[in-house]
Order: sequence, then structure tokens, then C-alpha cells
Amino acid sequence: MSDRYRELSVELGERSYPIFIGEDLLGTQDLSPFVSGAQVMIVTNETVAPLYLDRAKACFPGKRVDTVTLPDGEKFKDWKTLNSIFDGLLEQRHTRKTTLVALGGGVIGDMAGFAAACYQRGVPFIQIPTTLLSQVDSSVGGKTGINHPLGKNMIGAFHQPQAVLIDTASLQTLPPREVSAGLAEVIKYGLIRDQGFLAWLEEHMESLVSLKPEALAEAIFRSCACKAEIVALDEREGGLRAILNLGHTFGHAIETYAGYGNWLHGEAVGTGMLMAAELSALEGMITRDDCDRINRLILRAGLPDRPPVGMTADDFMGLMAVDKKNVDGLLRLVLLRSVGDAVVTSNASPENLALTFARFCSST
Ligand SMILES: NC(=O)c1ccc[n+]([C@@H]2O[C@H](COP(=O)([O-])OP(=O)(O)OC[C@H]3O[C@@H](n4cnc5c(N)ncnc54)[C@H](O)[C@@H]3O)[C@@H](O)[C@H]2O)c1
Ligand SMILES: O=C(O)C(=O)C[C@@H](O)[C@H](O)[C@H](O)COP(=O)(O)O
Ligand SMILES: [Zn+2]
Repeated sequence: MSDRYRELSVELGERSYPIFIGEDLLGTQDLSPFVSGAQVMIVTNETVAPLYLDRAKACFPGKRVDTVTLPDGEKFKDWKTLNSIFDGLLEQRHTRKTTLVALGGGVIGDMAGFAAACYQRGVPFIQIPTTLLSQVDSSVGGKTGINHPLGKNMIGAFHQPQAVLIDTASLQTLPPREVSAGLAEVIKYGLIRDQGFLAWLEEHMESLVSLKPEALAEAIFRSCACKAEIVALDEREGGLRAILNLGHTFGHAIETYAGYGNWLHGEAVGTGMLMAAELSALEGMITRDDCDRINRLILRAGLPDRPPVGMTADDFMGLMAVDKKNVDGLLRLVLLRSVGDAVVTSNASPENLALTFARFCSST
């Protein structure tokens, strides 16, 4: 074990891969052992490139490294921008031996990963996540894809990376709103599977919000460990993995309603988790005190606790009807059986769902 980083593994048999977590790994960690061919294409965006592209290139000594730089934002997680990755690959004569590298947040990771799943019927890729959200969630587990105007992440593929390199120092340049968005997914792990972690987050929330390196490193490690374990047990979301969607049925509806990018993914998930907690309480699964506890933590993370003004129950129901977890037209939601234990269910009563909307939506 190195003293420069902590290492986890996503155990998927022959497709297992490491997650390296440490400070100042960008530019100093040699990733060329994870590149089988001679060519690398780094996919990044116009915000991240000036900050980290040179250091990312230095991770691939002896390789030919090209770059595609995309516009920044969730609204560009679409066909047109995806296609510009293929344009870059073809124009620079990349072959099926090329390794794609995602350098950026979850938008870049999801798009570069999907491009890797499709290009010449599939090439390897590496994740170098640079936001808190992408370091704790999107870079691990192989969900890749793009949005559709009618629904989030509606077009995509499962395609696992060869390795994930997490440089925790890169978070020091992240805007506070993006830090909060990442903390929503961190809190999610505590709520769905790890009570002890939730209690730890309650003790350390201010250190996380103010980007204290030790607290961040611990939160990232524990989050990745939780996700790696779930993915290893259920790679393609046949069952258990769906608990990673806590708050996302409501949250994806919020993101689509608000127009991609106006509400950050993590912000929508934070509010969505509060709505899921409320419904869980109405269903008699958790207590009112539990709800208040979750509410306090979400607010301390700097996240919103109400959906967009004007969004109605009908808006939610219309958008949630296309959720990927639904089966035979039945809405399936992730609820809390207790704090630290999530369950996927289609049994929530319509009355309690209506009451949840009544309590959260300003105009219903
Ligand atoms: N595949 C998955 O399992 C999974 C999981 C969770 C979220 N997601 C997806 O991830 C996306 C959200 O990811 P995100 O929150 O990282 O958003 P993002 O990718 O839009 O990044 C947020 C912002 O931070 C900027 N940025 C990135 N790194 C920076 C740095 N180090 N310093 C300064 N600025 C930096 C980006 O340019 C962007 O403006 C959504 O599309 C969501 O659907 C996917
Ligand atoms: O990895 C997963 O599985 C997740 O659900 C993680 C989520 O945080 C993430 O937002 C994911 O992209 C949602 O997936 P989707 O299948 O609901 O689009
Ligand atoms: Zn998410």
C-alpha cells in the first residue's frame, strides 16, 4: 500500500478496477499501466482544462495524448455534444486501441464514459473526477449516458472504467454551491446503508463545507467504499443497486422541470431525499424526529429543502412517470425503512404521496 493514496477496488471479476484516493495525485500518479494501447484522448471542459489538463496529461508518460474540450454545463449533456467527442476521435484518427479519459465532473464522466461505450463498439476509459459529486459517486460504477428533454439519463450504457483517480486537492478550486451538491450524494450513503457514517457526517459537516482536507478524504473514501460494495453486488441494478437512487425519482423530476443546469443534480437529490423521507414517515417507516434530523443535515450542507417555486404535484407525477425504475406503469420509489436502511417499493399509498407533494409544493 502506498503512503500517497488509499486504494479501494470495485470487485467485478476480470473487470475489477482500482480507485486511488489521495492528495496531489494529478500529475504525479502514473496511469499508463491502465492504458493498453499507445493513444489517449482526454475529454474535459472549458472550465477544468485550464486548471488541470496539463497535470492530467502528465499521468500518461510515453503515450500520445490528445484532447477534446467541451462546453461546460448539464445542458450540454446531450447528443450534439456527445457527437463532438466522436468528431474529435475520428479527426485525430483514434482507433479501437485508444483509451478515453474523463477529466471533470459528473457531466464529463457520464458523456466520456458513454462515448467510450460506443466508439468503434467500445473502447476502455479512465475516470479522473474533479468535483466532490463525481469523486464520491459518478466516477464509480459504470453508469454512463446523456439526458433527453423528456427525462434525465435516458440514453446510456453500463461501461466500467479501467481505473478511477481521485485527487482530493482538486476540490480546493470548487465553487461552494458545487461542494454542497456533492454533499447530497455523500449524505445519501449514510441514509441508505451506513448509520455510523451518518453520525460521522453530523459531527463533521462544517469541516466538509469548508473543504478541510482530512474530513474530505475520509468522506470520499467511505462514500466510494459504500458505492463499490453495492456495485459489486448488483452491477446492472437488478435489485439492490436501486437504493443508490434515494431522492432521485423526485430529484430527476426537479432537474427536468427546472431545465437541466438550473438546479444542480445534487441540489435536486437533496430536496428529493427530504421528500422521500417525508413519504417514509407518512408510511410509518421512520419517525418525525428522523425526518427533522435529515432536514437539519441537508440544511447544514447548504442544500435547498423545497422544490422550485411553482412546481406542482402534477408536474412531479408527469415527470416521474418516465422514471427508469418504474415497472409496468407502476411508480417505484426508494424509501427509508429506517435511517441507514433503504428499500425500493411500489407500495407507497397515493394518498401519502399526495400529502408529500402538498407539504413540499408551494402551489398545491
Ligand atoms: N454515473 C453516475 O453514477 C452518476 C452519479 C451521480 C451523478 N451523475 C451525473 O453527474 C452530473 C453532475 O456532476 P457534477 O455535480 O460533478 O456536475 P458537473 O460535471 O456539471 O460539474 C460541476 C461544475 O464544476 C466545474 N468543475 C469541475 N471540477 C472543478 C474543479 N476542480 N474546480 C472548479 N470547478 C470545477 C464544472 O466545470 C462544472 O461547472 C449529472 O449529470 C448527474 O446526472 C452520474
Ligand atoms: O450509480 C447508481 O446506480 C446511481 O443511481 C447513482 C446516482 O447518484 C446517479 O445520479 C445516477 O446517474 C442515477 O442513475 P439513473 O439510472 O437513475 O439515471
Ligand atoms: Zn445522483
